Amino acid sequence: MSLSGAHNDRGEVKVRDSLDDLSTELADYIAELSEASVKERGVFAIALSGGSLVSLMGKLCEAPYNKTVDWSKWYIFWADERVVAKNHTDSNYKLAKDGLLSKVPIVPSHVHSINDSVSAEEAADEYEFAIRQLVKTRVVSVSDNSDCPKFDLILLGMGPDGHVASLFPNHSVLNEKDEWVTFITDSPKPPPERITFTLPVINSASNVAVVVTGDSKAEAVHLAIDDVGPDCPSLPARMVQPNGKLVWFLDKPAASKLDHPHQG
Ligand SMILES: O=C(O)[C@H](O)[C@@H](O)[C@H](O)[C@H](O)COP(=O)(O)O
Repeated sequence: MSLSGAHNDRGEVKVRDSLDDLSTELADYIAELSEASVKERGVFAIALSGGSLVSLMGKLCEAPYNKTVDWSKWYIFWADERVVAKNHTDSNYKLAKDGLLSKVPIVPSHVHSINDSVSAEEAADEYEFAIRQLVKTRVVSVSDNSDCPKFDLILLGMGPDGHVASLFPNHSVLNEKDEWVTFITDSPKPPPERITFTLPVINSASNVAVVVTGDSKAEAVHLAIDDVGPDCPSLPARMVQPNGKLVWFLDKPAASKLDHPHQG
């Protein structure tokens, strides 16, 4: 079921009763996008976030997905990453490696993580350079109406404050229009130093999925999705308005404050 907000289409909203059902729905969605992208351009360029997202992707490591997905065509990126050692418990790379990349036959050289031995600013610059190289080789497509990279899928979580990736409310990086990858050193969510995709990159994706669970996010989900009028706070999640398709994957608690009951 698609929901149209007053300002623009806020995407398709899928609500599932249990985390198990939500994980199955998410696995089906990702597997279908992977198949379509591999068929269309021979690769699937996917960007991950941190937090609970990877655990909610766990079904992909099980039958039938672990056998039906063409993992050799996957190229892995991060929509944001903490500037810590890759073996640190705070690392989104470690989270994905432990929860997904070590369980399915991803080609190691297709995994593009940050350089964890430099400053946040250098890590952001190097990451952007690496993505620029992969746009040249068409591993990552280019946007139809800018030189921005067009990822096949960007998977986002969302915080209770409406942040996505490492784009936090009222932070100056929300205004970054030229860089593809930027950095922060004052994250309100620890650890403080992170790199992050900027909004132009997120919004040039072919597909964006925001995966949100728990009643602590219900107010932010309402403010991000519903038509809350002109005084709506500028939530980063509401600034996710991709040229491609936007889908919200919610459990019942996270959807509990939405204006419209959803079973789509
Ligand atoms: O590196 C990060 O911290 C994440 O990318 C961040 O954007 C996360 O997705 C949200 O904070 C939601 O996290 P939870 O799903 O764990 O609440």
